[in-house]
Amino acid sequence: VSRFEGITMAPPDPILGVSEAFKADTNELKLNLGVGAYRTEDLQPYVLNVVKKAENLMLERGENKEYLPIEGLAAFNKVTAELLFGADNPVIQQQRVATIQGLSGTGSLRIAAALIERYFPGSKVLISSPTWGNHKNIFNDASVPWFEYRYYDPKTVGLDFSGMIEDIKAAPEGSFILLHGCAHNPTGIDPTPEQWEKIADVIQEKNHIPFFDVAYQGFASGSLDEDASSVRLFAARGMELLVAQSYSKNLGLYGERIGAINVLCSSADAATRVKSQLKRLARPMYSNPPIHGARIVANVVGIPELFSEWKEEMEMMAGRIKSVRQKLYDSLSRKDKSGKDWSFILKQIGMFSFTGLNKVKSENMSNKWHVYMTKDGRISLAGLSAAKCEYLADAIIDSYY
Ligand SMILES: Cc1ncc(COP(=O)(O)O)c(CN[C@@](C)(CC(=O)O)C(=O)O)c1O
Repeated sequence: VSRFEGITMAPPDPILGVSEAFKADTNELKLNLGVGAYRTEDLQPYVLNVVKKAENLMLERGENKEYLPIEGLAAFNKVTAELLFGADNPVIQQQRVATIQGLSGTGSLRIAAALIERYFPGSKVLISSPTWGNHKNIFNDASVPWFEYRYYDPKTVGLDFSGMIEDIKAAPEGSFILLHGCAHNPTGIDPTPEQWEKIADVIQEKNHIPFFDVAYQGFASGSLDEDASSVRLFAARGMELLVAQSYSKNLGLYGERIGAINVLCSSADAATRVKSQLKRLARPMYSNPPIHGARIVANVVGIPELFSEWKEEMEMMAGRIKSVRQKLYDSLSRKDKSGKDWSFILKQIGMFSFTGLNKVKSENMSNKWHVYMTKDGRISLAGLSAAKCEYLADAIIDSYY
């Protein structure tokens, strides 16, 4: 008797499945605005110059490929925590951050979820509505209960701040609050600095635990420090918190699977003990993380001229996305005679724009216009060239009404 016969077909992933549909489309007008992966003006994937330089260095050194320790490359773990909090942050000097290298952002979120499941049984994680499609999968598979806090307000195409605060306030004491450090996915709507202060207030009042997902540091505004300001604000208040990091977007290391989980504790001793338990969770899951990309990060950050060139390249990538955002807005405003206000597109930050196109309309985008996007109405501006903005504006207007 066959044991696998009974296994049913899984549905395509809401985000990565869009790329599969895009690849299957033979129309040369096709545009992939699904997965959040940076493309150049020629719509080609981009390997940063500093990555190539670091790899040449590494090749010359002829390093071996021995296992990394469970916690990953020490030099990487050092620089990733310093990039996040700032090298001169007291939490770094006081050694209160437990950092281990994770399998990019996803794997780091998953390790954090496993820590929550093991040490905070019954605690819930609050996630924004909407949020990155894979968050629910990660917590479901880690058997961590979650529920949503209001975030996106379709009426204002902005942040439902009062709803967010109300829901965080109403959550059981000691809940984990998952927050996008910058460049909220999928909405592109971030709280203002004043709103971050209020979010920190309510989290402190309720003894909740902030849990940041930082997948776009430096890629959203172009500045590593600016994009980390929400995390640093909470750290400066003396709060314990978790932060998952990813180098997929800001260093273009998508397929190298490089990230980290950081747990800011109240003492160095606690951080040591937390790190030991993070290792115990990682060992049976994947044993130890990939070495190549970790060395790239350690070299890029550790070598001053590479680090400053990286910052220039991040500003270039963020700048290109800002300019196509502007061009798309200009095309839409000029072409749409209905008088609709499209300025929400300019107010959004990072890789994505939340267009307000629903599932049916997004299907019209792909079926009729060969523009591929996620069904929740998100488009990745990273996949858009200035030359294609007119075409995209036509597609959006045709699908919107
Ligand atoms: C908020 C957020 N967290 C974590 C990740 C995980 O990225 P990593 O595992 O590659 O480090 C992504 C990537 N989200 C992408 C860019 C790709 C994806 O869905 O995996 C997206 O299109 O939303 C993300 O947007």
